Amino acid sequence: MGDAVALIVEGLKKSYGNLRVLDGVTFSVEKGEFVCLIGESGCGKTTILKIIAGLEKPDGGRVEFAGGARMGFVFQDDRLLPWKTVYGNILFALRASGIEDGGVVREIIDAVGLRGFENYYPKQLSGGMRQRVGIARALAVNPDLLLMDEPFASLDARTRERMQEELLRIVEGKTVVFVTHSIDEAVYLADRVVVLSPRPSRVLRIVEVDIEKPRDRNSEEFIEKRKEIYSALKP
Ligand SMILES: Nc1ncnc2c1ncn2[C@@H]1O[C@H](COP(=O)(O)OP(=O)(O)OP(=O)(O)O)[C@@H](O)[C@H]1O
Repeated sequence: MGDAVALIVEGLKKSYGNLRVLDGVTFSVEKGEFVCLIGESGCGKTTILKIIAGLEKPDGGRVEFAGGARMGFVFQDDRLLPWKTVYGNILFALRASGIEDGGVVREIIDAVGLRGFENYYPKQLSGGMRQRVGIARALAVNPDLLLMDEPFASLDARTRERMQEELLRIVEGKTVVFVTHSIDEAVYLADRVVVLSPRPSRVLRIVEVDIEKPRDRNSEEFIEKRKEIYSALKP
């Protein structure tokens, strides 16, 4: 594995009973790279993330990490502890990795723009704010790899765009694998987009998004890239 490579996913196969989900999925991620996985609902995107995270075992293929393999996971639903405050939820995640430092919690709260909301409970927060806590919690372990499973799927369009902008700022320089079925979201966020076929899924194409960030969704190059991914999804 070269120095620049953070993660190799090779020939993943997975079935649930008779349902073939992954049919030899191969891609790699470089250190500091933001990679989006895109494919239609049910094609196995979450399954790929779970296998990378070690939460599921593949039937075939392998996953290899360079150096550290500390992972942060951000889920589609926020999965916060309802009886803990913003501060408490993040401290809880930190403790799980052996760190007990209120200063670190406050730094992370600042990074995700939640200063002033430390003592709020999840039910007192908007959907976007809850997802920020989810991101903060994942960052608390200082992950080498951040795995994100459609974290903004339930947000309204404008909040979603704002969270995408902020996410890029928050995770700058980190290695990220981000699952989405929004072409627009993938083109906005990704350095490279892994386009998956319908189930049983394999990689149809890997599209490089060589547009400088922050990106203008109305620019010609952005619209071109969207078309390219759209046609890759519908071969
Ligand atoms: N534990 C499980 N047992 C049985 N079937 C499962 C299990 N987990 C996932 N599946 C099936 O595997 C397929 C792929 O699921 P997965 O959640 O990975 O898809 P996805 O691409 O993430 O979908 P979506 O975009 O809708 O979230 C689906 O048909 C799902 O029903």
